[in-house]
Amino acid sequence: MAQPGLPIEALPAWALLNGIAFPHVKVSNIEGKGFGVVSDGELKPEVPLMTVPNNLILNAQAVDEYAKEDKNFKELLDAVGHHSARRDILLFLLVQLVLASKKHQAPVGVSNPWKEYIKFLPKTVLVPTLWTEDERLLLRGTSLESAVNAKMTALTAEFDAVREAASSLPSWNDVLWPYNEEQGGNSSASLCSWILLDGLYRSRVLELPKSGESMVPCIDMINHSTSASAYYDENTMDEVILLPRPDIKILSGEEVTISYGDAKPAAEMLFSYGFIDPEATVESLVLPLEPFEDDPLAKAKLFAFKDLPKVHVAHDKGGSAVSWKSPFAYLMCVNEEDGLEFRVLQDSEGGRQLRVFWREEDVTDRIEDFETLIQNHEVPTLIKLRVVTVVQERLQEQLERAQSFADTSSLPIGGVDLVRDECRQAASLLRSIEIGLLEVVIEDLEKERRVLLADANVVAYLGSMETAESDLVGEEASNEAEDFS
Ligand SMILES: C[S@@+](CC[C@H](N)C(=O)[O-])C[C@H]1O[C@@H](n2cnc3c(N)ncnc32)[C@H](O)[C@@H]1O
Repeated sequence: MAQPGLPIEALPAWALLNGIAFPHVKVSNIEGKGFGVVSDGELKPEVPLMTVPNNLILNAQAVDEYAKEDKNFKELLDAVGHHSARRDILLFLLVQLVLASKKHQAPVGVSNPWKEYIKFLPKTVLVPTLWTEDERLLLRGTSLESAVNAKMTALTAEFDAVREAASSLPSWNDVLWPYNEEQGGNSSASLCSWILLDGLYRSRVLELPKSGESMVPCIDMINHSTSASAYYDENTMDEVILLPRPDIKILSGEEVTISYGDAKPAAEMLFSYGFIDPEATVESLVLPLEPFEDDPLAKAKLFAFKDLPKVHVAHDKGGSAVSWKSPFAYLMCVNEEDGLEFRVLQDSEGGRQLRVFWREEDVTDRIEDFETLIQNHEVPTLIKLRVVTVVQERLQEQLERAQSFADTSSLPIGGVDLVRDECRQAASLLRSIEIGLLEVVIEDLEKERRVLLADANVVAYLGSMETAESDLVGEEASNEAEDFS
C-alpha cells in the first residue's frame, strides 16, 4: 500500500486546527535527519516551545476512547487488540493508514486528527526492520544480526495473528484486505504496512510521565542530540509541553533537540531509531548465550531461568570503566557435583513445579543470583574462573565473526537490490564500535582470568585434579600393560 502524504508546509495549518501551539518554532527539513524542529525567534526559559492538547495523545487509553465512539473499530479492537499498548496503537494507525489511502470513504472509522497527521509521517525509517534483505546482510557479525532476524519473525507472526483474528469480521475484511482493484486496489493493509508502522512507532514513541507509552503529534518531529536543548513534560492540564533546558540558550534558526536516552547503546539506537549517535560516551552490547551442548542439565537450566540467556558488556569511554554481566553464565557453570539440583515438586493445587536447589536450599526465586549463591561453594573462585572463561570465549567468537564480515564490498550497490549508503555506513559504524568494545572487554576478562588462575584455592584444586588425572593415566597405562602382557 502506498503511504498517503501531505507536504510539511501544511503542518502549521493542521496544528492550528487541532489546537497545537508552537509560536516560536517551526518544522523544517534537516540535512540527514528528515524533518526537525527549528527555533523561529527568541526563546524564553520556562515558556513552552510547543503545547499539544491531551486529546491528541495517542496511547492505549486513547485507542479505547476512539473505540467507544466507533462500534466498528471496537469490534476490530476486541478481536485483535488488548495485548499491549503498542499493538492497540499499531492497529489504530493501520486503520488510519488504510482509510487515508482509500479513494472512496469507507463506512468505517470515525474521523480523527490522526487520519490526517499520519500523512505527515515519513514514508520510511532507517530502522533495520525496514532495510532490504541485502541491507540486513550488512549486520552480520554485529549484535543486531540475530535481534533483527528475530524481530522480523515476530512481526510476521504478529501480522498473521492480526489478519487471522480480523478475518472473522466481514466489514473489516473488505476494508483491510479488499479482494479486487475496484474495492480499493493497492490500499489493502499488508505485512509491509505493519512493519512500517512498527518502525514509525518504535522511532517516535515517548514515555510520558503521566500518560505512559504514547505518540504525540509534532513533538515526534524533534530530533535527538546528546547535548539536547529541550525536554518534554506534561503540565497540570495534562497537555504535553516542550520546554527549553534551563541552562541552554537556543538561538534563532538553531535546531531544537531532545535526548532519546543517554545510555542507549549503538545497537539499540540503530534498532529503534535508524541512526547511531557518534557522541555517545557509553558503549554496551548484549549477546545471546547458549548452554553447553553436552550439559545434561541444559534444558532444565533454560526452563528454570525464564529470561533469555545473554551476556551484557559495557565500556564507559569517559571513565574507561569496563563491566560485564551474565546471570545465566553463572548458572551454566554450576553442575550437580557442585551442588545444583532440579526437583519436580507437587504444589497444593496438584500442579507440578520445577524447583531449583543449590546445596539443599531452594533457590528457584534467586536463579538470577548465582553470582552470590556460589560464595558458599568450597572454591567459589573456581566457578568464577569457569564463568569468566565462558564469557570471554563467547565474546571472542563474536569478535571473530564481526571481523570476518567487516568487508561488505561484495554486497550489491544500486540496481534492484539497492544497498543504501546510509545503511552501509550505519552497519559499518556499529561493527567498528562493537569490535572496539569486544576487544577492550576481552582484554579485561583476560586480566581477570589470570588473577583467578593464580588464586591459591584454584591452584590447589587444579593441582589435585592433575594428580587425580595422572593417577588415572597411570592406572590406564598399567591396564594397558596388563592387556599387552
Ligand atoms: C521522533 S522522529 C524525529 C523526526 C524525524 N526526523 C522525521 O523526519 O519525522 C525520530 C527519527 O528522526 C531521525 N533522527 C532523529 N535524531 C537524529 C539524529 N541525531 N541523527 C540522524 N537522524 C535522526 C531518525 O530517523 C529517527 O528515527
